Amino acid sequence: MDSVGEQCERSICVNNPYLKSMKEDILYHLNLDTVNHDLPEQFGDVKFVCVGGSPLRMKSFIEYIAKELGIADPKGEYPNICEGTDRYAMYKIGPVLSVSHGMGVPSMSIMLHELIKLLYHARCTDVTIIRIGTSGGIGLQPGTVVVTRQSVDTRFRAQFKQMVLGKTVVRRTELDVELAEELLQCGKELGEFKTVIGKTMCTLDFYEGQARMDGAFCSFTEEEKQKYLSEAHAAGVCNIEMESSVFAAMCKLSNIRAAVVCVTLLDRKKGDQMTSSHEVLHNYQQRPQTLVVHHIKKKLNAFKST
Ligand SMILES: O=P(O)(O)O[C@@H]1C[C@H](O)[C@@H](CO)O1
Ligand SMILES: O=c1cc[nH]c(=O)[nH]1
Repeated sequence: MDSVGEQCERSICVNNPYLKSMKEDILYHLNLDTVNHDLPEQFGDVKFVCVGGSPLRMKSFIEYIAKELGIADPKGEYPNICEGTDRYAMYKIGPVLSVSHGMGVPSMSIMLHELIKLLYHARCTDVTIIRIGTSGGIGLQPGTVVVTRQSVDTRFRAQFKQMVLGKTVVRRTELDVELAEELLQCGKELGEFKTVIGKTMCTLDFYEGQARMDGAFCSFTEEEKQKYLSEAHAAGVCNIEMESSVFAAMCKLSNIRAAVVCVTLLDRKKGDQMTSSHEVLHNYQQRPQTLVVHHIKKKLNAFKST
């Protein structure tokens, strides 16, 4: 399953010389550690990690994929592995792990530090991580699924800026091209909804940061908003969300194949508020899950037949 070397396994890279000398590693926000948990035993078989903002979405995702893979728990029980903390929720079935990350870059970043260390301690190899989320589209029919080629900042640059010791460290935010194309192909095969590939803009805020005029504050005009969204569109931005940049940067640093698949809940050129019904929004939210489950099934079947 390695896209680089033919037979060689792709392992998780942590670039921290201090980790090896730690007697115990406490993954505080996941309520897991290396002394009281046998991480290789519990997680060593993980090949796919799906992440999304909401704990409920990630629970229903594990129920859905368990059913689709034919390995559903007869009692329908999927315990939250991170029980004991309400920061994140985590579920596992076979080779699939489902983890919530909350909203925004800091929340995603904390979860990813601990998840990457978890996969490293568990000695996982050939892992694929996919974010299944929601977003605002630009010039797309609501309900369109966007597979991200590149996450860009609010000035449309493929970079993520991390402050370290008060200095800015710039990290790249391209995603795995091959995986993105495979996911696009899955969308075509399903033929249930429109799937496109493009750039995703990652912001630090849902309101003014995404050129919304319906927050508690608004410091620009409708004309300025439309001009900015048109510039984003012209730069190849298909959708806007709040986690893809740090997700892309951290997965790249740890050598993990990664993708971002987000449905658009509305066309931001046409409005700011979520006016669709709960049923419609729920249906839209299901689409990245449908796409990703199709992909995982294909990969696991290909695996079996080799
Ligand atoms: O994964 P989700 O649907 O939470 O992602 C987007 C970006 C923000 O976290 C949130 C804003 O509504 O939705
Ligand atoms: O407009 C939207 C919708 C979902 N998530 C976002 O970040 N923005």
